[in-house]
Amino acid sequence: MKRKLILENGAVFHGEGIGSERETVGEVVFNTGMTGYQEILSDPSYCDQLVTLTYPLIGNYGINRDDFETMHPSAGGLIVKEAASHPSNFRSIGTLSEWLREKDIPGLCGIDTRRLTKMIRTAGTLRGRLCAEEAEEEEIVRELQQWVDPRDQVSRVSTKNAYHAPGNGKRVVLMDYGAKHGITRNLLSRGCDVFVLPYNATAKEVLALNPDGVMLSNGPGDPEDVPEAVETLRGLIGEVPVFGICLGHQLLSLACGATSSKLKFGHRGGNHPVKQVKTGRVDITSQNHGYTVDRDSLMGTDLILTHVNVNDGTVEGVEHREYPAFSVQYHPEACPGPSDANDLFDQFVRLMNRYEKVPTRM
Ligand SMILES: NC(=O)CC[C@H](N)C(=O)O
Repeated sequence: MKRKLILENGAVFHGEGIGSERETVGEVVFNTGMTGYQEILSDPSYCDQLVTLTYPLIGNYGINRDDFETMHPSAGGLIVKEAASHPSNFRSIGTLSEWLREKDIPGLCGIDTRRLTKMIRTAGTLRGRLCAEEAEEEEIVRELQQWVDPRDQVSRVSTKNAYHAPGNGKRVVLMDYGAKHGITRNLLSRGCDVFVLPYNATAKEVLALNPDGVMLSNGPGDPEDVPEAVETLRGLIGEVPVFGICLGHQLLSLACGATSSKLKFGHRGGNHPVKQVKTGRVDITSQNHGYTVDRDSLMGTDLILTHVNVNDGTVEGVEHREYPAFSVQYHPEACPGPSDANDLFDQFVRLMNRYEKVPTRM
C-alpha cells in the first residue's frame, strides 16, 4: 500500500506503508543508531514522535522477547529506507512489520531517509503526518503549521498504580515518568528493592516508603509540562539520595532553579561523546532527548556542572553542591547503545551506602 509523509515545510516523501494503517501526526526526529530499533520503538520517551532511523536496513534481526523497554509502546510512527521482511536471528519471534501492526504503530518505508535527516538538521525538528497516498497535501501542511504539541505525554505513559519489584538490597523508589525497563533491570541486578511510583506521587508518599534512594526516570516531552514532578523533587532533595536520567535530570535541574529549552533537532543515537569535567574522561553514550538544561542557568543554583557534550558543549550532567543528588542527560542503562556509563548505577548504590540512615522500617 502506498503511503506518504507530509512535513510542515511542504516537503513530501512517497513510500510504502508498513505496520498499522492508521494516520498519524507527530514531531519527526532522527536516530543515528545502527541497531536497537526494538528498544527505540518501545522507549516511552519517543511518545507520539515519528522516528526515522538513519541506518538504511531496519528489521533484519526481527523482534525478540528480551529487548522491550516497555510493554505498551507509544512511539507515533517509524520511517525507514528498507524494512527487512525476512529477519534472521536465533532470538527472533516475528518481523518488525508484524509487530508494528500488532501494536498499532504506522510506518513508512522506501524513502530517502538521508534526505529527510539532512532536512531536519537544517530546519530543526519538523512536524509531519503519515497518510494515504491520495491525501490532500496543501490542507495537511496548513494543519501541521497550526498543530499544537501535546502536553500530557508523561501522564499517558507513566504507570497508573504503584508496584514493587523485590530485592534484598537498597530500597529505591523509581519515579516513573515513562521509565525504560533497562533502568529497573540495572537496579535489580544490583540487588535493589524497587518501588515504582506514578509521576505525580508526592514527596510525602515517596518518603512514606522510607527509601534509601530515589531514581528519576527518562520520559517524553518538555520537562516544563510536569510541574507536579518538580514540586515533588523539591521535597525530596536533601532528604534522600537522588539520581536522575534524561527527563529525570531535566526535572531535578528545574527543581534546583535551572531552566531548560528545546534543542534544534536533539541528540538521538548511540555515539554521543560526553566529557566528565573533573577528570576529562570521555564516555561514548546513548542519547535520546530534544530538550536540554540551559548551561548559563546553572549559575546561581546549587548545581555543579559535571558533564558536557563534546560535540556542542551542552549540559550532560550535574550534581548538587550540598546534598546527595546527581543526574545525567544520557542513558547509563543504554538499551540500545554503549554501556560505557553503566557504572553510574554503582555510583548511585555507593551514594546510598554513604547516606545510610538508621533503619526505621519493618
Ligand atoms: N529520554 C528522555 O528522557 C527524554 C527527555 C525529554 N523528553 C527530552 O526530549 O529532552
